[in-house]
Amino acid sequence: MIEVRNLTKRYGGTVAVDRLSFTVRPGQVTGFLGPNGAGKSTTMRMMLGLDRPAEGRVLIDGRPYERLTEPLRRVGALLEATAVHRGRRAQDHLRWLARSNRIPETRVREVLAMVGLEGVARKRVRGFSLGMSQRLGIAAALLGDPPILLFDEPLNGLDPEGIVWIRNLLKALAAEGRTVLVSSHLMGEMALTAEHLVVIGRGRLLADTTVAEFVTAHTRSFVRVRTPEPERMRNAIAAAGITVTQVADGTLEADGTEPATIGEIAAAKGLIVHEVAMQTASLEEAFMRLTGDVVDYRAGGPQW
Ligand SMILES: Nc1ncnc2c1ncn2[C@@H]1O[C@H](COP(=O)(O)OP(=O)(O)OP(=O)(O)O)[C@@H](O)[C@H]1O
Repeated sequence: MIEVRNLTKRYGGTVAVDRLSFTVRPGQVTGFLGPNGAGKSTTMRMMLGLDRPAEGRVLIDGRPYERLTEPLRRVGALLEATAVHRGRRAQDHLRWLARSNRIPETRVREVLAMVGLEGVARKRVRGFSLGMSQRLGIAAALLGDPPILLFDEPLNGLDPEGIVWIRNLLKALAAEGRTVLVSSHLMGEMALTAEHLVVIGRGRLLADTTVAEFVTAHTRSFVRVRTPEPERMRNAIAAAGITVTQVADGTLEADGTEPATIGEIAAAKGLIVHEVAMQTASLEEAFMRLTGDVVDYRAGGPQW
């Protein structure tokens, strides 16, 4: 478990993290979301004792990171995938990390195999692609078999196969009962991977909820009905006390109901239906709606 309590960090006049409090629980993947510059990386660095908070604190299973003995066995982290000595061989980098935390050397081979890098174990990191560096960073995070894992943008540079691999890996780690916190801007992936979300904007907490509740709370979902008899259908749905609007010729939108209810209303009135479908919004739409006011960096010029 990771407990963030009243965490604040300032860089000169910039408040990067602003009285932030939330708890990351084990057994599920928690997505850590926020627009560019929201304070995600800064928060993760403070979790790992790499940055000192101005106020507040982070507890890792009840203790500050600095007080953990053999911290790689408690928390594994992927922060900057490229933060590895470029001249080192992949396996030497991991051996060095393992030694510092009394992790047996056999584990190095294991984690290299887990991330698919066993074939390049003796290659120098300098020649690695971004995706390979990312995999090496993940191997380092897994080295101590830790119960808590932090991943900052782990999908950067990964090909589609790598993205699916990460998705399954994160879910598997959480299913084993680990605490998994992952930041990403790829909302489609987060929707598939995370169960819980912590969303921040300008350093402040905007949401701490399940993915499903987050999408429901910040978007509209409705039943779309296509029929050659829109007038009669609309009257029938409205008569059942359901709010319904006609959006185009033959297309209606009914709020706060389900396709089965609409189907039953249509059948009772003998109305023809061409389509009855639940329309739910995406995590991306919910995220954009919630964070629209706290985006610091937005492209100018024409809207693409
Ligand atoms: N070392 C630093 N010195 C000065 N300002 C910093 C430093 N690190 C971060 N900041 C500032 O703190 C704020 C939060 O940055 P941070 O990198 O934590 O955001 P983020 O949510 O991780 O962003 P992104 O999604 O773009 O990676 C930003 O305004 C950033 O400019």
